[in-house]
Amino acid sequence: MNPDTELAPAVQSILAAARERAGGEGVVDVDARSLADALADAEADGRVPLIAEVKPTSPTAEGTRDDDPVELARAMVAGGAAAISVLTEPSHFGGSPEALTRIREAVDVPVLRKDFIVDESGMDLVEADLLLLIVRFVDDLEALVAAARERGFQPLVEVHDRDELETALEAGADLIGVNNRDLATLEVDLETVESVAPNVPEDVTLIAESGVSSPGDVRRMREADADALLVGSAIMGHGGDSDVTENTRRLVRAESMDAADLATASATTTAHDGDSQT
Ligand SMILES: O=P(O)(O)OC[C@@H](O)[C@@H](O)c1c[nH]c2ccccc12
Repeated sequence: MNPDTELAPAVQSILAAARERAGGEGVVDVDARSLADALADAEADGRVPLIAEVKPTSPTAEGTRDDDPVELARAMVAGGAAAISVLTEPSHFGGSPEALTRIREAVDVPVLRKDFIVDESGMDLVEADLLLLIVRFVDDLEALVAAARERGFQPLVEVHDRDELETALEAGADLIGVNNRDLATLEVDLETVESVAPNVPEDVTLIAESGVSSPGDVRRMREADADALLVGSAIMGHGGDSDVTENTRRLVRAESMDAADLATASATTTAHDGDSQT
């Protein structure tokens, strides 16, 4: 792993907290819902394959959304989300493993556990269909990918540049998330996906993560060859009470819109920016 000194202070604090947290007791055995099937169903249905994220807050959010996580997840599925991502990190994102369990019981789409897993025992805290592993934060990625699969999880391996992509591919990842947010600076740049995507092999599922806020951004990521998108803030609308179903639908329909719809949706996005954030 790269040294912590290169990371934004908020990220260092998140990692320190992750290393302190207790893992699970025993080893989980998950009967996972297939992400590949869920993405294919969305495509067949004319929806942009979108993983919508229940993220009550974040170090870069301007507020907290403290609605019931189950209601938020249901609203996202009603808006056409192919899968749900749930932050389980408690001290910086307002998440909890219990919220994930409740959500997974309430919806029938695959559920991704979003957390900062640093060792095997961290995986055993709660069952989920997918588990995030961040290349930058783990020492032995190959061992963690194998450990995740042994438990039945579909590991989603997060990278930010071509070197990390190489590491992920060497570790056998077949589900790769390219994070547009740089964890060293917390800055978002959609060019990240555009520059890494050409090196992702065809048989690997590529997920564009972070910073997608408008139907135009969705199209841009799809044009860069993203198989699916992971969107949190633009759907959650932190600090406000915008309609999560509508926020989801607007992005899921980005490829079926005509020019007039697109102009209206972009205007809505702009109006939105006042009380939301990225
Ligand atoms: O809220 P955004 O910009 O739509 O981003 C969602 C997701 O990509 C982001 O929450 C994320 C990507 N990788 C992470 C790792 C840990 C915590 C959070 C994340």
